[in-house]
Amino acid sequence: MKKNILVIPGDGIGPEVTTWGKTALEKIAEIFGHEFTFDEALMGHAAIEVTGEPLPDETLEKARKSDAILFGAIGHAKYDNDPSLKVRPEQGLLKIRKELGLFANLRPILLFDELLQASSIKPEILRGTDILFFRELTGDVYFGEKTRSEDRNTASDLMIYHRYEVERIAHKAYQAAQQRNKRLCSVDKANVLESSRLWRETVQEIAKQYPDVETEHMFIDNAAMQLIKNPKKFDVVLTANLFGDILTDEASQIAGSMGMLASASVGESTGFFEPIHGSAHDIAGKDLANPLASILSAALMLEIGFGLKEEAKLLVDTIDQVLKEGFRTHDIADQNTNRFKVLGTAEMGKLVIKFLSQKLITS
Ligand SMILES: NC(=O)c1ccc[n+]([C@@H]2O[C@H](COP(=O)([O-])OP(=O)(O)OC[C@H]3O[C@@H](n4cnc5c(N)ncnc54)[C@H](O)[C@@H]3O)[C@@H](O)[C@H]2O)c1
Ligand SMILES: CC(C)[C@H](C(=O)O)[C@@H](O)C(=O)O
Ligand SMILES: [Mg+2]
Repeated sequence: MKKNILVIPGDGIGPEVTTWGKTALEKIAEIFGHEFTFDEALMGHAAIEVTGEPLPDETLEKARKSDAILFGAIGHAKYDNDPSLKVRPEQGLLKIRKELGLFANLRPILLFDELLQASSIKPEILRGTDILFFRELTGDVYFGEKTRSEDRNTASDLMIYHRYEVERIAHKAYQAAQQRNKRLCSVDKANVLESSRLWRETVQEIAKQYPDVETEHMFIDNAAMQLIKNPKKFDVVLTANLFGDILTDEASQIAGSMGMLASASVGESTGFFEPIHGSAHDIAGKDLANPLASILSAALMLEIGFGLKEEAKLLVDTIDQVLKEGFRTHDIADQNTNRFKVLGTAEMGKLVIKFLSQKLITS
């Protein structure tokens, strides 16, 4: 299979981890005889420094022409510490999602048995958890009108949804639920918010077209609690942009770390694959970042973007093997024991590639 992949490393730990997602794709191409070609582009702070824009036109053009995008992360402490700055790295990410029509962000909570101990939640609560989040990605308070009064003392962000935006992601989530355990939990705040009442009313309508799927509606505050109390109760979770952003960072603790969760953003055109984590200023440049979320993002690209299930499974199985053999990055190692071989970002990346190469020899 021939594919043209755009790599956008971004800022902070973005480049450190994305290099391993890309190398994993190169190795998969070698093993299975695919022809993947790569191009690279700037976004976020890295792009602002060079062009003054968080999403240069050239990046958007390259993105539109590619078959898939592997993204790292954007963000820089400079902007986080100065809210008055008008041009911000995050604007690049939001714009590319909107421009490419990436309205559905799939965030699987993939729980490796080996990492049951890495979570702060008890293993018996976690074991068997398998959740797929559908986070709406191009609407909500993220894209509604923003205002600031002249005296700067009042600000607002409009939380807005149109019925069609809820319908299209609801269909995707129901179709996924039909292929899984046939349970869908829609999370909103319909007891307070009008946009959530539209959300719930629309999901109730769509649910009638999927009678084989059991639907539950839950308020966001309760969902945040249930996710920790009994994560196994969830199968597909369908939710709005802001709620999905927050719930999935919370859910990363089910999988053991932010460094373990990948995502696929899909919709109208080219798929966009990225870890759920950010540029992590606290560990950037220290060889401490976990590259597995980027490699798992590459696996999602293979599976969801290109329909290459066997190739995706090989990546996931290889990560499983690495973990079974006791290798860990700092974020998933239990610091109180010496049971694990703790590796830096590059060592972990190289090890996954080495294990993949051994598959090449034995295949
Ligand atoms: N998709 C994105 O590009 C994205 C997502 C979230 C945050 N951000 C941006 O990133 C910057 C930092 O934000 P934040 O600190 O709130 O969130 P973050 O996700 O960058 O980091 C949160 C915590 O998780 C840890 N962590 C994250 N990824 C890790 C990895 N791969 N391995 C090990 N530990 C990891 C970090 O060290 C930190 O303690 C901000 O500028 C923010 O806007 C970008
Ligand atoms: C950086 C930010 C704009 C982004 C979001 O809120 O969507 C991030 O937190 C994410 O989860 O991808
Ligand atoms: Mg987030």
